[in-house]
Amino acid sequence: MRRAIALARTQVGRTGDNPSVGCVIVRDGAVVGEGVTAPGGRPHAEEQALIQAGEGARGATAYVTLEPCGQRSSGAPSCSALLAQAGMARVVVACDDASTFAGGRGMARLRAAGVRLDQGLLGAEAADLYSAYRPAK
Ligand SMILES: Nc1c(N[C@@H]2O[C@H](COP(=O)(O)O)[C@@H](O)[C@H]2O)[nH]c(=O)[nH]c1=O
Repeated sequence: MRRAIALARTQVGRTGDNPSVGCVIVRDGAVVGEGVTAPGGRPHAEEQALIQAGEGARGATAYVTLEPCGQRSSGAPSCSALLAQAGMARVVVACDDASTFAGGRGMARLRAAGVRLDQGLLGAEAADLYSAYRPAK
């Protein structure tokens, strides 16, 4: 999660209305993919980390600084759906996202898919990233 927070920090203030999110995917103790929200806000961190991880995402753990989105404003598949579809075993989230596109729905989708969830790891450190973030209503 420290690595995910460090990644997110690199894009704070550069992602428009979107929060800067960091995602690190770990399997068998090795990083197999990582990503950070792109300048302008898209693609999302998880999308990029999953592309990098490829089949390595199956059975892996994702460390994400913010709740993975449960819906995209474009109608594209949400990050929680992509994580579940990739066969992720566990997702560890630092902070909640109160956005209308998340708001617990990302977590619910992952839980329904049987993904193990842990919340709050390094939550205070990660929350610092989001002091200026205003979740979409
Ligand atoms: N940037 C970011 C997230 N941003 C969240 O996803 C919502 C929908 O984003 P969009 O479809 O791009 O408009 C956005 O309002 C915010 O709550 N979520 C994530 O899982 N990962 C990311 O990297």
